[in-house]
Amino acid sequence: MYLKMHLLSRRAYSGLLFSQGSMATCLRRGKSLIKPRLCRNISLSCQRYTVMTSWIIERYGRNDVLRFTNNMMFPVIHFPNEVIIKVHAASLNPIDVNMRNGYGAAALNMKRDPLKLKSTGNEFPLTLGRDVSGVIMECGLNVSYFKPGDEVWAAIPPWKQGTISEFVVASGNEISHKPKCLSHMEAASLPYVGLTAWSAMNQIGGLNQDNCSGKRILIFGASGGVGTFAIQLMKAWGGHVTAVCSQDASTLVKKLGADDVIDYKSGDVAEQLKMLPLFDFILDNVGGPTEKWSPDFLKKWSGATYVTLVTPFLLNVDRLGVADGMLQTGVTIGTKTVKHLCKGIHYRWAFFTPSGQSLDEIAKLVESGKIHPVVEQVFSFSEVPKAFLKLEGGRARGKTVINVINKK
Ligand SMILES: NC(=O)C1=CN([C@@H]2O[C@H](COP(=O)(O)OP(=O)(O)OC[C@H]3O[C@@H](n4cnc5c(N)ncnc54)[C@H](OP(=O)(O)O)[C@@H]3O)[C@@H](O)[C@H]2O)C=CC1
Repeated sequence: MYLKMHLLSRRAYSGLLFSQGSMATCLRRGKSLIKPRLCRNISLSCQRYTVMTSWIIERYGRNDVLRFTNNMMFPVIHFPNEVIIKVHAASLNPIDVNMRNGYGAAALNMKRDPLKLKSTGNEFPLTLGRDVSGVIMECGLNVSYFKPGDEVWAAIPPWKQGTISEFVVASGNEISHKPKCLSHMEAASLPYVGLTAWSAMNQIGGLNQDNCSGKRILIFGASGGVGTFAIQLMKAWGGHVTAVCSQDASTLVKKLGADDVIDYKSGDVAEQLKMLPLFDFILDNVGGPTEKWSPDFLKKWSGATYVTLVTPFLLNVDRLGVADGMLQTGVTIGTKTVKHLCKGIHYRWAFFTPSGQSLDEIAKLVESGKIHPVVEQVFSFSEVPKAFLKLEGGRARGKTVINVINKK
């Protein structure tokens, strides 16, 4: 009813015929037809806060750079399409460990607030953590699709302040209503890996629920955060999934729906794959040597696609600077694409893409029981450094979650 009223009033205002979906998108993105005001008063719910608790870094390095503070500045809504979320749970991804080490700093600084960078001379203090499940405290003036008190989930892009914090700011187009069937701890395990798999398989790979039935999908790194989500997504869309993982993860990936499992530690994976028919799609969450030989297991000249998540883009910019790094990246992707095209297959890179709309689609799959969260371990807020160490140790079996609401 709430949404419908808004839709009707906005429709009448614009005089244009929008579909419900596109209108909802429009509202999400803050493309309001009503003249936007750029700032708003903070409501009573947020008024009592000036500082908050957070885990921050003030320099890059190993785990001892992580610092707990009670004095992090309370976040402010800068744009009318933003919301402030009270974080109940966050989760960690390999990018958090990498960012702690300084990975991607040059490229990410290009996207960070130039005024803040200028005033402090650097990007610190930085809060890590990309996933959030929590409750909206405050909405910018152009946010009509959400209201204070809504339970939402999101993955915040890495150039913004992260979620291992009491509160976080997100754009309206980055958030989505949390599936009611999930607790905050469960919900926080899905957005970043879900949106990454969605970007790789749907937006880049072109797979969807209408064309996936019977397609043969090969997933490397199937036991990790992205892999456990990707298996379930492909099964939900009717694909046939071959999962490559360690032997001890075999039960987990089978339970998630994998049809065939290949243990990469017990012998040559290529030899094992030769026993199986060729594939229509490969999702490579491992990279390195796998990229060299695995595309040979795709069907030729049939639109089959290899998509990797392990790309040198941010490293190139860190190493070579913005201009040369981007040039080098362009040359690399161009050369590889052409080389593979000559062999009759598509070669692509994929990146995490923040999107509330895609999260809405993922929420539907969760609500219908087709996708389940895979939470390996939950750490309390005081145990954040331990959680980072766990992630650094590798061997993920799903996701590492931080209980932010319980400050013990
Ligand atoms: N481009 C982008 O925007 C994004 C890139 N990524 C990248 O994608 C990769 C996967 O991310 P994520 O799933 O979150 O990472 P995780 O750490 O959650 O999972 C990685 C998994 O791969 C397994 N693994 C390691 N080596 C191999 C191998 N040779 N063959 C098969 N499985 C292997 C690990 O288990 P075990 O070692 O026990 O086998 C682990 O389960 C990471 O490199 C990450 O940086 C992720 C998100 C976004």
